[in-house]
Amino acid sequence: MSEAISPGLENVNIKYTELTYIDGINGIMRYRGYDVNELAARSSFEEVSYLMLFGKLPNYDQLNEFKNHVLSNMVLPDYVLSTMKSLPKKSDALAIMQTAFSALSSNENNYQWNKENDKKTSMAILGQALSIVANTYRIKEGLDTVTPEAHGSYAESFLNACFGESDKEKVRAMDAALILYMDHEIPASTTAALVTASTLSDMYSSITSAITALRGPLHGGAAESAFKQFLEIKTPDNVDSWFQKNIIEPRKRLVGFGHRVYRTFDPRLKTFKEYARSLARTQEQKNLLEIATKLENLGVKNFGGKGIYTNTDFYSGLVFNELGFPLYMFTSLFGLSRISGILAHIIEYVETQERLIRPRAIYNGPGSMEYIEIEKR
Ligand SMILES: CC(=O)SCCNC(=O)CCNC(=O)[C@H](O)C(C)(C)COP(=O)(O)OP(=O)(O)OC[C@H]1O[C@@H](n2cnc3c(N)ncnc32)[C@H](O)[C@@H]1OP(=O)(O)O
Ligand SMILES: O=C([O-])CC(=O)C(=O)O
Repeated sequence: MSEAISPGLENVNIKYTELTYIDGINGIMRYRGYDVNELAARSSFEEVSYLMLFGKLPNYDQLNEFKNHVLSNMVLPDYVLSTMKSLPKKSDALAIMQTAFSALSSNENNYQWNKENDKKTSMAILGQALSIVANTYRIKEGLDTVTPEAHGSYAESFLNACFGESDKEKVRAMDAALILYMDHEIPASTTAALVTASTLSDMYSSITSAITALRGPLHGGAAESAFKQFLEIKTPDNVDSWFQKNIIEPRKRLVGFGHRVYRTFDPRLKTFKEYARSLARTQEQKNLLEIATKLENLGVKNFGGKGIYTNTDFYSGLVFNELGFPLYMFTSLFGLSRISGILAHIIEYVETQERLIRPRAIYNGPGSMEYIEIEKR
């Protein structure tokens, strides 16, 4: 009898965590005990990042000190900006982000993991990430690169660095999106970072690993693919026929549906849906929202019985679009949000239970083979 493997590492636990709790049956998700939608409604990205990195919500002094440190780190070295700019204009936005982090890792020789260094480096990475993602947008749009200025909040500084301005409701929505996507226990991207950190490599390399894994359409790239479905459908009247022809008949997957952990609606949807509705200002945005709502109902009707429900990426793209971002930026926005969570996980892992992550594979190839010289093959 063959030994058991766990394809996709399903149900394999590789760490303890005090960070994110997910109840996939009842659709509950909390950061250090706080409901994620309540945090998205009442808190800010910097407060929740502090919570994840340092264990509790900050008071005013702690928050201001943290925010000042983070936002004072938005200056990117010239070689990073010029590396980003040197990539072909049509480069994938996430590839630009991963290249920028990889370039920053060139400064890290023999990184020493300890509380002091980890704290300092995390705050630097959060500031640099803002600048990297904002400048990715600017480079792709053919705009000059900038050193972002510190405005009221992380979200506001980011939107201003991209667009030169922002309104209050959009800042609030950006903040909520950054919080909702901040962490999700250990999905593929965070696991990739953990594997790298478990070798005691540096934080920048760990973040680079995570970003490369985030890119795929089964994970972070799904918001973009979900939105493309809405664009392809064009009008709400086409939803039924599109669904039949593109999903049911070819037995294809509906993007923005299904999840490794949830067997019900992804709890983060609640806030994303609210913003998708309140920010839909143009006819085009309202049309896309109507398409999404109709498609979601069909998806639930057809797949809900199998425990396949809407995931957060189904609606987040609508919000990103309403904030003014082009499709190609969606995965990078997810990546920007996720940095704090990844940092918190790798620090938690290295500080509390460091062990090299090295699973096994069960060999099922041929037995001992006799070598054949090339002329005789
Ligand atoms: C933020 C995020 O990363 S959320 C995830 C975003 N990704 C997507 O939306 C892409 C579409 N979804 C999927 O491909 C999957 O649901 C994943 C990759 C997210 C999770 O996949 P897994 O846990 O590995 O589930 P798996 O691939 O084994 O599928 C189990 C069953 O559900 C079906 N299924 C899973 N997702 C979908 C879907 N979106 N549409 C239709 N059927 C689906 C599979 O066909 C399979 O059916 P079967 O048992 O009859 O063969
Ligand atoms: O948990 C997962 O596998 C994917 C996900 O929803 C996330 O990373 O936010």
